[in-house]
Amino acid sequence: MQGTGAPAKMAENREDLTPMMSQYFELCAEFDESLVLFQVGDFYETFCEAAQISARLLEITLTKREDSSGSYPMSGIPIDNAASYIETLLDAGYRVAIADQVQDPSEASGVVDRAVTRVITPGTVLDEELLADESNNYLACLTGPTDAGSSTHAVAFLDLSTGEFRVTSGEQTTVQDELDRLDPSEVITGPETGAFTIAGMETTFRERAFDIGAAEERVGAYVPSPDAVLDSTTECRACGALLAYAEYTQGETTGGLDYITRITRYEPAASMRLDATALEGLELFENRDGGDEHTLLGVLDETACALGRRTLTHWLRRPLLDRTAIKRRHNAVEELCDRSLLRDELRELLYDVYDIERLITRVSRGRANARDLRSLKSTLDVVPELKEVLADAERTPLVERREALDELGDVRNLIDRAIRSEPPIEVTEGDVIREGYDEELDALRATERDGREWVADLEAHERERTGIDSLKVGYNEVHGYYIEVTNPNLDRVPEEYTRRQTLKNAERFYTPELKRREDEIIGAAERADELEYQLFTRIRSEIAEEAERVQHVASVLAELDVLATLAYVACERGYTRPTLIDDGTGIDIDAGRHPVVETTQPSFVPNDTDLTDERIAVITGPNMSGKSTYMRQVALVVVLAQMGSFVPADEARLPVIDRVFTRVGASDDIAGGQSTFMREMTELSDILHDATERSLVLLDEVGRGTSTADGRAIAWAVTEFIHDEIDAMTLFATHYHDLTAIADRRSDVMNLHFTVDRSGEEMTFLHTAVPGASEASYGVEVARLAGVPEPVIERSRTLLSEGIPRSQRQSQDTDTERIERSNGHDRQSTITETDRDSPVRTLTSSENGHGSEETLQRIESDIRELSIADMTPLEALTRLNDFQRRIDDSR
Ligand SMILES: Nc1ncnc2c1ncn2[C@@H]1O[C@H](COP(=O)(O)OP(=O)(O)OP(=O)(O)O)[C@@H](O)[C@H]1O
Repeated sequence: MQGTGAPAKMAENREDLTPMMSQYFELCAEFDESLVLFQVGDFYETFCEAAQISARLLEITLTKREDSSGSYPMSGIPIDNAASYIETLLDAGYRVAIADQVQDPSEASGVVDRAVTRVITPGTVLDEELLADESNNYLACLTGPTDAGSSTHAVAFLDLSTGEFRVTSGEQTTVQDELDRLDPSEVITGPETGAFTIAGMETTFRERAFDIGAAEERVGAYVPSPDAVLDSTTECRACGALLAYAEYTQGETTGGLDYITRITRYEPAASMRLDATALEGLELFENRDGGDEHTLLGVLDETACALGRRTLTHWLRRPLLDRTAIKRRHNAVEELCDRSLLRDELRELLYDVYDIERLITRVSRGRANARDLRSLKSTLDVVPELKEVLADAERTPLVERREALDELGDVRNLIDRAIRSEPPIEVTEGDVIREGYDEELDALRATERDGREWVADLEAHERERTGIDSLKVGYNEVHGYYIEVTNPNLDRVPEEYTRRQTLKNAERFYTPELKRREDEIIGAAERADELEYQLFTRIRSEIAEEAERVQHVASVLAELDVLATLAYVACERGYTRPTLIDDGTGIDIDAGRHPVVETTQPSFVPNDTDLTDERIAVITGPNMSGKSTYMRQVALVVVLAQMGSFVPADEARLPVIDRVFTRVGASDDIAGGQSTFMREMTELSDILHDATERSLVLLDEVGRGTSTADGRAIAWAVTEFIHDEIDAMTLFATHYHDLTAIADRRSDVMNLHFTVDRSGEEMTFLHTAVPGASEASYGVEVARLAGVPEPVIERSRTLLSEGIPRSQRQSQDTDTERIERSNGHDRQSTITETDRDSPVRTLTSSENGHGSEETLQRIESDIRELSIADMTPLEALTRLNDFQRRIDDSR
């Protein structure tokens, strides 16, 4: 995130700047991390570099401002539709400071006072137009250990639009997972947070914001006893720096964001761990193209209101580990599944619920208008109805939520008594406050009304008095009330008429009484508008005092929406209640389905999963046969069950899983500069270090990124290690068919394969998982289906049956080849040999004495200099080929 700083050109002319330019310069210098938008009347202006940047990015005209001190580039945007321009500046990586006029220009003696009222950044936007959608917009702040003895890191995060504020701490990897899970719009980092991976996130570096003393004071301004909530100084410092930044961007002082009413501390260990790779691999929130279609959230999101939508996301992000809590959610979903009338009534009412979390934030920030207050009222009206609908709910969670619902009768009555039912958007122009709410206002409005009635009667009265039938009484903005008499009748005009305006065919007059009435009407109307505004802001502040209660109602409504949604989805899609079984027992699913693929695949084939006896399944089958889908579906069933949902299966008996690991699909981490294989191995290493017997591990074609021999060796060793050392429930899809032999050697490993119907030339995928290993990989068949030319297919078939011709250069078997050609006999020992004998030695020894000694030495030294860890498999192969050629040439 960047700013433009104080304009250099103005710095040169500092002494000669006009007062307004001097003000601009000072604000730019003070908010040098931002691009300052400077209000001049109805426009936000920028000057010098900022003007050039704005003109280019926003495609607006670059003009210039000339005054006694010089000429400065200038560009401006209309305030009325500034939002889309600001969004473009944010997207381009600028932090935007809004310098508003904070004084009525008519009251200013010199230059109008201006102040930065807020700084807008991706993590701190509050404007409705700038918040991308209804989902949470998090600002996060990281801290690390400050003394050598500690390794505790913390992350605090805040959604400024709703006031949600949470904090947690732990080892760096745990905190990293939390950060990835949240996917914040902006992250505040500091000197101690270098270990985190924040590539791809908007960051704001703060050098000195992490002082513990300042943090304690600031956090204390929001929660009465921070020590009772927070676990460590590391957490407190994260919260303090986060609040400091939030206040800074909102133009507030310590404690000024009073709708932030609580900080929730949570233990990451209380929910299933899902790291960035798992979130990505399982496509919970984003599909592989980064879109939100065909994701688990997409399937589940049948919520009725924005409150529910955010909570659903939150639940999905954090599947629970606590059995009792999971069962409570299942109980509620079950009741709402069984009682469709109750569910439908509940959902119907929830459709009328506004986003009162964001609304109360606007109330608190003094940005809500009268319509917002009416929306709050109409949402609160739903509460008693909801309680009635839930009156005969039986299961604890629903009963508890019914009882937790505060009807907020006081707030509802206040709004109802005070605010008109259909108020205008503007709150300064009257028509906001109901009659009967305030005596003074009623008296003013009565005076105004009486005056207008008198004027309305005046026409008839004066016509009669003067006998001029065409006499008219009217009003215009410039001249006020008038009596209009056409030219032919002017001779009948009474004496006390005073001329006000001459038109072509008529004259306009006023009388002393009309003037008096006019002053009275206008005076009363102006005072009434002012008074209405005062009353409105007072009411708004009174409601702001109740922010915490409103937030509480919002959270209960949100949970009810999620529970009703989960029940609705369960009924619509035929999900069943999972049974939680003891830890240590394996996953057992009858006729499980992939919740997302089944919505796009009309004839989805359900499959069983039984990891109760054998906890590791090696899954083979042709490409496209359904291996990945099957593995993911098991993980998604587990995630759904632990978030409180029913699951897409005929029956599911599930232990509580502590973590789902995925190593699914080899995608190059180009941005991170890692080769596919390196990334694959890093992820694998995490799995092998961190998985427990309560984890579910999905491995999809591990080893694909390297040579076949290495890949097989790694796959075999990994399977053994998981079996012998970890005992995690594991699904391992592979194209290495000989891996299936491991089932003969390890009791807890079984084989599954996906079947294909091959009648004649046609190949049909049955998508059915059956016990045992598949016979062939059908890779050539899939190549044919994909349109690979027939000669290539034919040649492949021949090579498959006759074997690949061996290189004439290779006079003796290398260990590598032995593995590739061995048919599953004693693979383990062969692999161990490979590990011992380096190919370098094989090459040099086999050619010793034949080639030029000098060339071989050079080749050897070249090989030694290779940085293998930095090479892609393709580079390695190319280099190997090159070495072979050089050895050949040297003969
Ligand atoms: N159980 C199923 N019922 C119906 N269609 C399915 C089923 N499983 C998978 N499919 C369909 O088959 C396609 C391929 O599935 P998937 O990607 O799981 O195959 P795969 O065996 O993992 O392939 P590869 O080895 O090439 O990665 C999916 O996109 C889906 O449309």
